[in-house]
Order: sequence, then structure tokens, then C-alpha cells
Amino acid sequence: MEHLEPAHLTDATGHAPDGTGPSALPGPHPPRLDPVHARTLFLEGESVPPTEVRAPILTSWQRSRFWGVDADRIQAPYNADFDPHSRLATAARPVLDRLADALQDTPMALILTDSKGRVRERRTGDRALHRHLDDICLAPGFSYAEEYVGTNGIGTAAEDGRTAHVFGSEHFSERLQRVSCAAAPIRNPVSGRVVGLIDLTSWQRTASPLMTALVSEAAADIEERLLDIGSERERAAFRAFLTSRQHSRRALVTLTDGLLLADAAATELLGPDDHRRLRELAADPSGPREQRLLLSDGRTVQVRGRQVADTANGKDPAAYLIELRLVTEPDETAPRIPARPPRLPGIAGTSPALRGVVQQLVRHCEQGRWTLVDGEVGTGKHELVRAVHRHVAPGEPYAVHDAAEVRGGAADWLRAVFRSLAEDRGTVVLRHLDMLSATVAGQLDALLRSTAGRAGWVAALLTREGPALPGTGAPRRADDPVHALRARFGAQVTVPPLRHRTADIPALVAAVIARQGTDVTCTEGALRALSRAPWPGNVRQLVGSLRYAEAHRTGPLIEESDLPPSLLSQSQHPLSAWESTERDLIVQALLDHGGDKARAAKALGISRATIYRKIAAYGIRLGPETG
Ligand SMILES: Nc1ncnc2c1ncn2[C@@H]1O[C@H](COP(=O)(O)OP(=O)(O)OP(=O)(O)O)[C@@H](O)[C@H]1O
Repeated sequence: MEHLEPAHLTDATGHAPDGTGPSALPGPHPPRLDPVHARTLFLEGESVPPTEVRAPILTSWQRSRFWGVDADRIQAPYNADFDPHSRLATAARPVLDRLADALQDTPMALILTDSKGRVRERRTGDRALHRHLDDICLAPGFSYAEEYVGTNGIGTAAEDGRTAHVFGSEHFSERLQRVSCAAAPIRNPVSGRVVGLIDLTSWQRTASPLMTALVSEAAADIEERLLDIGSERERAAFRAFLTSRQHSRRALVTLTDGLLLADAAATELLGPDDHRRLRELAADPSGPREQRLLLSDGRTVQVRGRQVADTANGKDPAAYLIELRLVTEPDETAPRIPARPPRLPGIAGTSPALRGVVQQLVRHCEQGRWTLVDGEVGTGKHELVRAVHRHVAPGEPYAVHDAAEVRGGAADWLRAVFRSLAEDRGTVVLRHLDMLSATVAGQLDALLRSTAGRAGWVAALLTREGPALPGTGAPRRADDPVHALRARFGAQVTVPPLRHRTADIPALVAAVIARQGTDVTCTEGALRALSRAPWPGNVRQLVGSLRYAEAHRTGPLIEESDLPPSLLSQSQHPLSAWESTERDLIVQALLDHGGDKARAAKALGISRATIYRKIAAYGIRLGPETG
């Protein structure tokens, strides 16, 4: 195969294969690309002339630096968990077989990864290349996402969502300078979502522009096969969607586990928050019923839903079909809502999701519309309601009745609620409605009914477990008291979990630290780790983590290593006391050894294989430094 340098990778018109690079053809030459020089300048923190490196590569180097990728080491995290019978694996297998056969006498490796760049399969007939790829962890189980390994074909294609080729010295990492790779994303043909990547890697000296064409073609072949073997569920959903569209004039949405199909009218009506609400309606064990739904932009729709049977599987429905009819345009006589929601004292964060919630709550409070506020544990439901009350009705009474405090004395609790409601002014907050027994919920329902016309605002807070999705059959309490009470509330607002509004994290961190009365800040590494954590306990967990970090910090700043070890791992199941101790020891050993797994394993007296297994099992993820 011809030996090529990146500067020679131009097409007949003299453009680089992605159309971005300068020409290398004779004529009035722009300067030649010199990625070796450009990379040296970049790593030394100098500015890089755009004539020396292709634009997508420079952007990817900048991303790699943002992620803190170590240019001298490969720190690809390992996760062996892979279903060999997944749709991607099944669709890709014959294509990989065919291509591997055709390439068997070439020094090339064919690689399949999942959507995140985790290597799932690798084929090569070249023993030297095989050994080298093992050395650089480009092997099954390891992630080649850009955030760990820096600029590389797989990670960069995943990041950009399009075919990428990265040659020798265009790689960010020193260890990847001897190879070249071209990768193409594989998309689900129905949803358009990237489900995997296919990559060809060769020695740098034997790279060919044909690699890009080959992977693009292979990706298209796999996509076609994905369509062929598309799950019966998606096809059933699609069929039902098309049939209903012919017969209904309403806006239409179809939901499956991983897919939301909406026609143009529904797309115009619904925002991301509304998608989540529709999923929750569909997850209702009794199925999506006919009801009214207040959309996040203040309009109301009549919702009518039905299940679409999965004829192949029969058990769970294949999908939910939801028809929407607009019943009211925004009320012009209603007080004008400011275009931007107010900034509420004590409420940190400016993400669109949080601002939407603030805007809705302020409006409901101003209009005295009784509101059900739900959201996962610790999302800040009460903090928000209190701040909204102070903003809208400062000086008015504010009474909180917490169902967690009912215990034996339901009568006293209900009497106190009644007294607050009867006061006929100010805000009454009913916290933790989910903790009421069905009997007390029934009594509360009667009480709320009798005071329905009261002035002021009533907000009921409901703490939910994680969201339930259609098809997952996630359990709901059969005696869910909120079902009985729902009719009392004219509006419902969902406070999104922290993982859905990570943009708020820096502001929350600053606010919580300021509230603690100290004058520290977080390092970039710590902030990155905080932004990546899954936060099952939401803002409350963030507050606790910062308190822990404050108590454990050894320097003037909060470092990643000051954060609670539990934050740096994500286990699939609740850990026993023994397991969490073991997990903390491993995290600590990794932190003590700069993320070097071999040295951490040695210090703990366990084998390298064991530490890899444990890291995967506990979902330990310390950021780019440790992989
Ligand atoms: N936007 C925010 N800005 C600052 N602090 C917040 C914010 N949201 C929540 N908090 C803090 O997070 C913690 C949990 O908030 P809160 O008690 O309001 O949660 P909740 O959703 O009502 O919880 P639960 O349903 O579990 O009772 C509190 O310490 C609160 O001060």
C-alpha cells in the first residue's frame, strides 16, 4: 500500500478528503500542513497557524486539552460488559466478516465500538499490529472516547457525529503517533441516533485515503441491516403512527423505550420538559388516559392515549400512541409573565430547565393555581416553592405541613393543615405527599375539596423515585395517594433531576460554598468530576459532597481527590458495607497513584486483572487522569 503523509491526502481537486485542508497540488501553493510542528506548538501552549493543521483536528486538540487528557499516556477506561447479541453486534457481524476477509493480507485492523467509543470487536490478521494495538489499549473493552484518549479516529468521529480520519501526528497522544485511523458513525436508521462506530486502523506509514471510503460504506451497510432487523416494536410503533396519522387530525406522538416520533403539529407544541411528562403519563400502570396537560409554555392540551400491542412479544406494549389537542391558547387577560423568569434569592442556577420551572411556579403562585410539584429526592422542590412564595407574596403567611411527620397522629396533622387552609391567605405547602397512607390521603382529599376556593396558593410536593419509562414496567405503588389527590391540583410542575441540568452545577457549587461561609473554590478537575457524577441524591447530595470536600481538603482549593469516593464511582446495584469499603479503598489507591492501575493494584496487594474487574464492577470513574 502507498505510504502517505497527511499533507498528501488530497482529492483530485486538491482538497483534503474532508474538504477542509489546503491543497497539495501544484499551482500557487498555500503552505503545506505540518501537523508534527503544529502539535508541538499546541502542546507547548503556543498558537497554531491554521495552515499547519486541519480545522477539525485543531478543534479536537482543544477539546482534548479541555478534558485534561494526558498526551504522554493512554488512559482508556475498561468495561468488559457487552451483549454479543445486541442489535448492533448482530447487524455488524456479516459486514465485519466480509471486510475482514477482504483485508486479511493488509496491515489493518477493523474495529467496532459502541456509541461511546468503547471497543467491542477487533479483527486483524497482522500480528505486529495486533501486539501494538494491545499495547495502546485499542482492544475490546477499552474506551477510545476523546475525553480519555484525546484526538483519534473513533473518539473524534463519535464527538463530531461524522466520519473522521486521524493520521499519525494528528493524534493528541504521543502513544498514537505510529497509527492512523478512519472511523464512521453508525446510526439507528429510524431515530438517527449514533449507536456505534466502525473504524479501520493501520500503521501510519501504510495509511490510505481509501480507509475513509471503506468505513463510510461499511457503516451504511450496517445501518441497512439494522433497518432489516429493526425490532418488531419499532416497526409496530411506526406502523401505528402512520395509520393514526391518516385517521386523526390531532397532533400525534408515539413513544417507545428509546424513541419519540412526533408529527409537525406535536413538535410545535412540545418542549423537552413536555416529552418527559408524556413519558410519565405513558408509564402510568393504567395506561395513558384521557386528561388535560399543562405544557411547559403555559398552553393546555387534551391528551388521549392508547397502547400499541407488541404482536411478536405480547407482554409489554410496543409503544404508546398519544394524541394532543390544544384547548386553550395562553390567556391574554392573565397577568403578563416577564419574558425572563425572575432570579430568586437562594436559588442558584440559570439552566433553561430550571428557569422554565421557576417561570411556571411564579405564574401559578401569582394566579393562586394549586400546584403539584414533583421531582426526585433532593431536587430542590421545597427550596423553589419557598423562594417563589417570598418573591410573589412577601409578608404573607407561609405554612409547611410535612407528611413525613404524620406518624401516629394523623388527626392532629390534618387539623393543622385545615387551620392553615382556612386562613384563606398566604401559601400552604404540603411536603412529601408520597408518604401518606391511602386512608390519610383520602381524608386530606376531602379537606382540600372543602377549602377549594381559598385565596392564596397551595403547593403539594411529591418525591419520586427515578422516572419510569414505557416498557420497563417500573413499579408504582398501587395505592399511590397522589392519584386520589391529583384532581385537586390545576397544575403540575416537575423539577428536573440535577443530571438533566448539569449547567447549574458551577453556580450551585459557588452558592453552596458561599453558604458554608468559606472562601474556597474548586479546581477545574473537581468541577469536571462534579459535572460528571450521576447525582442520584440531586442537589442535596451535592450539598453533602461539598461539605465532605470542605472537611477533607488539605490545601486552599477543593481538589478532585477531596471529593467523596462514592462520587467517583457508579455502581449498578446498592453496595453492601463491605463493598463500599472496598470501593473506597480502590478509589483512594488510584488517587494516591495518579490513576495508575498497576501501581494501585500492587499497593492493594491484588492483581491487575482484579483491579480492572473491580473498577468496572463499581463503575469507578475518576476523570481523565485515571480513566
Ligand atoms: N437551586 C438551588 N440553589 C441552592 N440550593 C438548592 C437549590 N435547590 C436545592 N438546594 C438545596 O438542596 C437541598 C435539598 O433541597 P430541598 O429540600 O428543597 O429538596 P426537595 O426536592 O424538597 O427534597 P425531598 O423531596 O427529598 O424532600 C437543600 O439543602 C437546598 O437548600
